[in-house]
Amino acid sequence: MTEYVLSAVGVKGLDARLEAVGLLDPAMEAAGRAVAAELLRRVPAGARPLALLAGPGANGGDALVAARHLLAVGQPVMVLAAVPKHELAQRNLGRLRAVGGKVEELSAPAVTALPPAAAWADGLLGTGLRGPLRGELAEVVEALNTRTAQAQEPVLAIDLPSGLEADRITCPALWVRADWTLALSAYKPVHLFGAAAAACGDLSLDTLALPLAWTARQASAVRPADAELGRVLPHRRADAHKGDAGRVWVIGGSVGLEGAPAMTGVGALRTGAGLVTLHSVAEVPLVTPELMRTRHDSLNDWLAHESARPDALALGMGLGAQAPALARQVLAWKRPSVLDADALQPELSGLGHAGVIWTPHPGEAARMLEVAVSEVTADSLGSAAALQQRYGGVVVLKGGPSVVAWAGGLSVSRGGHPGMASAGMGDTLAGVLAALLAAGLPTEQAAQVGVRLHARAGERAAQRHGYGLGASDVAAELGRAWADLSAPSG
Ligand SMILES: NC(=O)C1=CN([C@@H]2O[C@H](COP(=O)(O)OP(=O)(O)OC[C@H]3O[C@@H](n4cnc5c(N)ncnc54)[C@H](OP(=O)(O)O)[C@@H]3O)[C@@H](O)[C@H]2O)[C@@H](O)CC1
Ligand SMILES: Nc1ncnc2c1ncn2[C@@H]1O[C@H](COP(=O)(O)OP(=O)(O)O)[C@@H](O)[C@H]1O
Repeated sequence: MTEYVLSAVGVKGLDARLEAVGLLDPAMEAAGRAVAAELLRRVPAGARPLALLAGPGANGGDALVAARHLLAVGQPVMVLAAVPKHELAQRNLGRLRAVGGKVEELSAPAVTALPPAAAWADGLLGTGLRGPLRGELAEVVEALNTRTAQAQEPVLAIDLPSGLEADRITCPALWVRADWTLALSAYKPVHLFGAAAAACGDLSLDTLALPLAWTARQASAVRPADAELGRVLPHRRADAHKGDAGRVWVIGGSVGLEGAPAMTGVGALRTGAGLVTLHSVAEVPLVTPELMRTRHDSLNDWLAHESARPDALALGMGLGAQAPALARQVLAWKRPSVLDADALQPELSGLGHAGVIWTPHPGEAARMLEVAVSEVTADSLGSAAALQQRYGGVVVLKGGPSVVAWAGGLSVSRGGHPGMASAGMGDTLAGVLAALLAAGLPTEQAAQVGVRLHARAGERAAQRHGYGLGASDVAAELGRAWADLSAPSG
């Protein structure tokens, strides 16, 4: 199923719509039930009670609903709650008391004094938090962190760890040290990017059975499922010949950077390209005999006089300073193209056409947008959208996770592995994307499925190589990754 990414504003919009039709109460009920189920799933049944903390807003309301559902199945609970400010939190405090739930006043000393707990649920603050934690809630969080660290009691964050902000990917001075997070209705940027994503611990999602179209309308990005992506992968007829399978040109390499285009070529071959030719001024190593290599004295002269055209090309990997001028020439061909590495330059702004995929990592994206790298990473979604608007075509802003931007929207990739942070990984991706373009996939589909294929191959290769993962190891897994997407297990 497609998952969505909501900003704090998107959550508010969704809440307003639910409230208008009387569905906010059922949504909170679904949230609390999901929290209870998550706790029961993660914590082995035992004699110790579960401790739940409820803040003043709807996040606290979720904790109060969860406590009621836990009591209903005979699980003992200890509940500390702030005075509710949200009407539904107030109502659910009443409902909890009505079924015999005991609730004590929330304070830092109360957190410290509570008897041993099997686990804690943090319902102090969710998407409504603004700025650093203040007042009594700051003291409560400090007491909780100290106690749970000392007693080794695990913590489940409801929606997001209190103290983190939904749209921010950095961690402030103080936040709840969560072991697990249950995201509600949709992911927020905090769950997916940067240090904040790591601070969420082991992440799961419950969509609260909300109308998917409503969530989609408020979403800033989609997170497609493997099954959806697998459906767009090209199928080859039984009588296909190599010309049908796509001719890819790889234009890159220079003295000292001869390996980059070779890795792109292997990426294209392993993604099914029928004929892959490497064009370079350098002596590109023959990493596999299936690759064809043509050495040129001047790529500029060659391109100026070349009348043949590939089905798709990838340009820029290890190419050096001449890359933007060469990119201008191939952009004028209006052929499906992947522009990577040295071709990712501000002077090409506005030149992208519908068949182009730009593939910057955050450093290259910063150069293209003429901002600091930290500005790019602070807002991957916004940066990818800005790049797309400025450069045209489709943008893959690479990272863990990567973001794909096209004229109509944004998509966040799943999976991958930190071992993929190694040289040559992006070169391989450029080849994957070029092969999918050469097979005739529409640009935005090629970008989304190609990024996921590469990430899936990385996951597989990491099982064997861990952090010692190399780009060639990933390329070797592309075939099995393709099979995984074509027949996903879940
Ligand atoms: N559609 C969905 O996804 C659904 C989401 N649901 C749930 O709703 C949650 C969002 O609830 P929410 O909007 O009531 O906000 P919430 O996080 O409880 O905080 C509000 C309180 O925080 C306070 N406060 C703010 N900043 C502070 C600070 N720095 N330091 C200290 N206090 C601070 C603020 O105080 P005030 O500024 O008003 O004085 C106010 O009292 C969401 O995360 C999910 O769990 C489900 O129930 C239903 C469907
Ligand atoms: N931590 C990570 N998790 C998942 N994927 C990652 C991670 N780090 C890097 N990658 C992926 O590896 C590739 C690295 O690309 P890039 O930085 O251009 O490498 P290079 O320039 O060395 O070829 C990208 O596709 C990126 O999405």
